[in-house]
Amino acid sequence: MKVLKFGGTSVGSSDSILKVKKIVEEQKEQLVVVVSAVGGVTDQLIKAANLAKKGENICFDVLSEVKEKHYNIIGELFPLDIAQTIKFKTDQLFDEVSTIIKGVYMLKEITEKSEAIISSFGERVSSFIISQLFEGGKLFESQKFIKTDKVFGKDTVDFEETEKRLLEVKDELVQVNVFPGFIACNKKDEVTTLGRGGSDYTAAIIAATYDAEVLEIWTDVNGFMTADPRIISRAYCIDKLSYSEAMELSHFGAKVIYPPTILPVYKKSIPILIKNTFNPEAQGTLINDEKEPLKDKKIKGISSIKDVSLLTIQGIGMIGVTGIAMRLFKSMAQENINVILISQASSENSISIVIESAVSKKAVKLVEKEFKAEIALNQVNNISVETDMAVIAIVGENMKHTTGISGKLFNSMGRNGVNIYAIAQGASELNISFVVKEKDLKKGLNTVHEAFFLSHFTVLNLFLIGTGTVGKMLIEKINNQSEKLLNENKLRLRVAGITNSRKMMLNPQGLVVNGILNDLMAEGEQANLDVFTQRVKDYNLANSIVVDCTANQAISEIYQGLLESNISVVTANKIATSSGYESYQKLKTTALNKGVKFLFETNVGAGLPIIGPLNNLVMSGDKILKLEAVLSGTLNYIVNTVDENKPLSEVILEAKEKGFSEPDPRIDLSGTDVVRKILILAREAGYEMEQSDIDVVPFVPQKYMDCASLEDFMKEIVEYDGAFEQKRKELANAGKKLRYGAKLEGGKATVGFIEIDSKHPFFDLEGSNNIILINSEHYKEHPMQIKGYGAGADVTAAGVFADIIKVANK
Ligand SMILES: NC(=O)C1=CN([C@@H]2O[C@H](COP(=O)(O)OP(=O)(O)OC[C@H]3O[C@@H](n4cnc5c(N)ncnc54)[C@H](OP(=O)(O)O)[C@@H]3O)[C@@H](O)[C@H]2O)C=CC1
Ligand SMILES: N[C@@H](CC=O)C(=O)O
Repeated sequence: MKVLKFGGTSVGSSDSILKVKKIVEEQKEQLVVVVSAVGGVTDQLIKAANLAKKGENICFDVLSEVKEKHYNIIGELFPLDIAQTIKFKTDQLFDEVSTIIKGVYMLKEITEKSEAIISSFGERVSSFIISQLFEGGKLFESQKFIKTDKVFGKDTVDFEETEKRLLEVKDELVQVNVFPGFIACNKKDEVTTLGRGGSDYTAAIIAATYDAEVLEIWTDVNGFMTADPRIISRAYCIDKLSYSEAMELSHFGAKVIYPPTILPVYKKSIPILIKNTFNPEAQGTLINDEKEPLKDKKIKGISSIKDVSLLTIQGIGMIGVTGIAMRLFKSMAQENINVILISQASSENSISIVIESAVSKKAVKLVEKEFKAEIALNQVNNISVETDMAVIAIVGENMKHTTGISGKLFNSMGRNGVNIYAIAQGASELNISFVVKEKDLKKGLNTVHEAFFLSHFTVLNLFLIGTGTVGKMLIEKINNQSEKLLNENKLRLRVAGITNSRKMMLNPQGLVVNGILNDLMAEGEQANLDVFTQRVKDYNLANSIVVDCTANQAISEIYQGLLESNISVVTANKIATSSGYESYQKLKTTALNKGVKFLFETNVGAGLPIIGPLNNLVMSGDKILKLEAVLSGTLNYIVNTVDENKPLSEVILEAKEKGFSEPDPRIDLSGTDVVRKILILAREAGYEMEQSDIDVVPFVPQKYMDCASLEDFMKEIVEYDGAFEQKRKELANAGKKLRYGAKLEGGKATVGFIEIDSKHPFFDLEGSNNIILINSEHYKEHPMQIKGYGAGADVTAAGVFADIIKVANK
């Protein structure tokens, strides 16, 4: 035999009831079908009862709505003649409840008995209607079999009597036997109810009594999910759980079953199968007591509860005093306040409990009252309550005796800036629960889910600033590489925001990358850096990365706040790293302390790996003695391209068009770009330096730099074409070349021209290439040499892309 229970949504309309019919008719085994009331009906009945109690005659309208709802369902399910007969019988049931509601209305008073009759009425009607669907089906009135007794003022199932009565009719069972859920009767044969999760309970009691092979709970979800799918879009259905795991997950918010109701089947080891009425093909979740191999998933699911508060009682006078915890919990119990989580450090200096926020004020008053004497004596000095909190719990039997689970859990929280207020783990090691701010719940859940369920798959949430030469190429790379990254590196790049100086567009669910620039300009809102930054922070997404592909000062000023909010920064913009040493150092320290990344490899040499190898040398204990380099793609392109037919002014424009120069090429031609680069390298090599410490000879005379605009500059610089060509020719005649170099030696940096002959390692440096020679303690005689393309949209975007990927390497 199988017991199938269908919940309110499964019997919520004629369409869904037809699905139930199909599911039932497809079964070969003998069945007990337990049904809830039609979705929403129990609430309506309780509403009608409450209105009647207040003497409000709209209670009868509410009852009429309920009747109408059932009439519609009957009309849609059955042919006219049969429908008439069913309606007639249903009318009799409605007359019964209508009489009771009238009585309540007249007396403006409701008894426990009438309340039970009214609230369980929905199951009586739904079970009657559904029993008529099956040929030869039989309706059993649960109240005749499920017996309750008052235990401490609460209707509690009398298992002995219930079992006896159910077994008495076992031989009368047919193929399809319908029982209303939730409803029961006491010793005086007065109607009672089984409380929350009542229909599950009815089904579990019947399954246990008849030793059913399985209890199937048919609901509107595919089963237990790894996390709440409304919060974690990538949550998936768990195929197997142990009873304890299912109970833990349910306890912590997964509303698939109500834990106490499964006890009868748990005791008899009857498996429970959670199935979806609206997607019966889905495998569902099987709950039984089979142990899963230890190597299998340690964590089965993540649950969460929100709208809770953290109450903490603290005082030196609590240390070593017995009875403090007992008094705290007693004070909560007195007012039926449910304690969701308890945490106490071994110092005994404080105890924290989590309770529903709705009762937090009351709870504080109760604790203050209980510890009045201790407060007066300063033995208890603080009773605090943190509201807007949430509890996250990870659940899994195989966590037991497995090291590293909590390490991984809390490490992932820390890296994403999720502060943990309290932790609880029972000795059963089945559940680790911790308290976070409710605003961090989504991020926390995402982070845990990623860490334990999708560790083969990391999502990086990107916020792109700048859609110019480099930014545009980066978007192209993201678009082209995404699939490969997902398949080969298990990395998903999600662009959650994009802005340039004109428009911005954000969506925490991710934007469509293909055509994103057109969408930005067509549908984006007006750009506003403050709003953009605030939204990035407010979304609070795990693995958030802001990528700066601008040359803008204001953007560089948002990095500190972002890093402080646990958001990584990847930047091609050199302003932050080459501004004041203190702020540069602060950015790096903040990133380190917050466990996020601040990466700027493209600041020197574009796509060439220079900062990374330099860092590696320094970290390995090497000392950088000397750096000699050509660090400007633009200026190297100019010295390599200018000749008698191609004047300087023309080549400057060409370098800009080729994407080598800064947005304003004067930054290159003044030497500033190279100054910034050698400064960054000097700092990364361990020297505390400022831009003003660097001697610089500009690439073109200073007077041109003083032009009011770039346009003026381009006009004026033409007059310098001749002198520049003259110098180049003289050097060429002497077998020499001009390079614009940078040098760091003995803590002193210089930037300017160097004239070199063919023996010099920079002599053959072609096009826009860069070169750097690193002399260190380990590379003394033969310097480390890094050489290659030093500018250009493609290589720079590739460098930025590589930095983004590095963020995933934790
Ligand atoms: N080219 C290269 O070889 C290399 C470049 N870099 C660096 O890359 C950075 C970008 O260079 P490049 O792509 O050539 O520059 P572009 O001038 O082509 O693009 C700059 C982008 O920044 C946007 N922008 C400017 N101000 C703001 C603001 N306040 N808010 C939002 N967006 C803003 C611009 O918006 P809008 O489109 O509206 O104007 C534009 O999209 C520079 O810092 C450069 O030094 C680093 C290494 C090599
Ligand atoms: N303008 C720079 C680009 C990279 O930083 C250069 O020309 O090297």
